[in-house]
Amino acid sequence: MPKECRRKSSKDFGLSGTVFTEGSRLERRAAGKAPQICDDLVQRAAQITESSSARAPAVMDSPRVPQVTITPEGGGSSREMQQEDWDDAVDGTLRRKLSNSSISSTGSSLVESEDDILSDNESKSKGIITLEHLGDSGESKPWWKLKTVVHWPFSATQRRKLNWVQLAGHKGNFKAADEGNILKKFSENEKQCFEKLRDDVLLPFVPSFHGVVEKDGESFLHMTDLLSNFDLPNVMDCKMGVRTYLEEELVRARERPKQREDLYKKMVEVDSEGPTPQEHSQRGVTKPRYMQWRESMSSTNTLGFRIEGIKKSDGTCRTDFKKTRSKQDVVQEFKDFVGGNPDILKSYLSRLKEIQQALKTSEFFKQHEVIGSSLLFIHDHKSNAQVWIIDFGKTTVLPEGQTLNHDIPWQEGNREDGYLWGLQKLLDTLKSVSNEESFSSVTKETDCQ
Ligand SMILES: Nc1ncnc2c1ncn2[C@@H]1O[C@H](COP(=O)(O)OP(=O)(O)OP(=O)(O)O)[C@@H](O)[C@H]1O
Ligand SMILES: O=P(O)(O)O[C@@H]1[C@H](O)[C@H](O)[C@@H](OP(=O)(O)O)[C@H](OP(=O)(O)O)[C@H]1O
Repeated sequence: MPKECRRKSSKDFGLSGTVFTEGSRLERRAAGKAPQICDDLVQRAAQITESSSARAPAVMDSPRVPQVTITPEGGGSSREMQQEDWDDAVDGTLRRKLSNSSISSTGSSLVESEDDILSDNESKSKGIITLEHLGDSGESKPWWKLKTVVHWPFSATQRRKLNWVQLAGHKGNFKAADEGNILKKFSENEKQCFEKLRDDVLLPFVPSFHGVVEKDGESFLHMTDLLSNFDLPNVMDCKMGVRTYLEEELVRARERPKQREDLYKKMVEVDSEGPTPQEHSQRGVTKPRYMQWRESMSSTNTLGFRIEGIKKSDGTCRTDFKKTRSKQDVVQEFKDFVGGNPDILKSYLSRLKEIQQALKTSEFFKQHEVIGSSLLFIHDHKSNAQVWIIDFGKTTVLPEGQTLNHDIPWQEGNREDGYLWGLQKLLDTLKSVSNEESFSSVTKETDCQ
């Protein structure tokens, strides 16, 4: 989600943190975007580093996800997810462990968020929606302009109301555009990503970007509607990575802790025992605390991706995957999604392998922390099947010269996102679906419409 749309700016906040395990990270961050708090960080980091045992570079096969304690005083400590937690995560007791652990989250955004005053239902848009055009006045004169090309003569006959599927993200973020395209609320960050992707090997896997358009002072990213060539598409959104929030969000939470009632309510809705007693009494949780809880409840921490939503060709739409965590459950959802069609599964597998290959050679990918990005799976009854990389609202460039592996554990400060690790798990999941004996005997999917 482009924060710039909803918040004043997330770019105004520098990367910082309290947990450092290597001097080089510390230097890098000290030289980074938040010089005003560097001295403090250096001191705190030194204390923490002294007291913590050295952490050897690890591979993602023994997953360790640091769980970060945020206190109103601005102090912080981290607790890494251990093998026993990992096992627990799989058998379902991680939530209890986390609740009992030192995680107390008490901080969030520095600035007031528009969403803070909206209920979940008001702020989220998940499912089948009708996309409206901007300022659809019926006049034939141009109603928007491309910043670079000046005027776009978008005639009334080209305007259409679009029945569309938005499986994640915030309400009102998308508008209908000309045939085959959509508009997404402007994010400087996402725009820059799209521009850089023009010269990258990932280009064939992201929606085509046609520039920025403006209307009444509001800007939008004009891009290809990935659903437009499909007939009654089945769509699945999988959010990638082992972490779904930016390191800077942790920093914000420490600097100006903000208890959010909307997030508390969302947590209670899924699990009344989710919040700690303190969180219950204040009826609020911080954003990172909520995001970490979401990650641990779903398959984000354990598989490096999670299902956000599924819309099927029969018109049904589900976004109730907050507790879909085990590989078995995820396999079942995929199995149901592809409807027993081996051709679709094969196409998905081959496209995912292409994406994996491209990611491994992509300069863009090396140089960016990819947070909150999704893979969008789309297929229809004609066995057309595609996978696309979407949502670069929280994909942030690293300092010059720094690169990421994307498949080693995250420790605060290293900015690793676990994207490639998750992608491998996603591939394994799909392979499991195709290997299941029952699957091969299922006949081709028949859509319900
Ligand atoms: N180019 C596209 N073509 C078709 N559908 C799209 C496209 N981009 C996004 N969507 C749909 O909109 C949903 C939300 O997209 P996206 O993740 O980009 O929005 P967001 O508001 O940034 O989300 P979040 O707040 O979760 O980061 C996706 O799940 C998908 O259903
Ligand atoms: O999926 P849920 O449970 O509804 O939770 C939301 C989801 O994690 C979004 O990714 C996040 O937006 P960002 O990715 O843009 O941070 C949003 O934060 P927000 O409420 O601050 O917008 C969360 O509320």
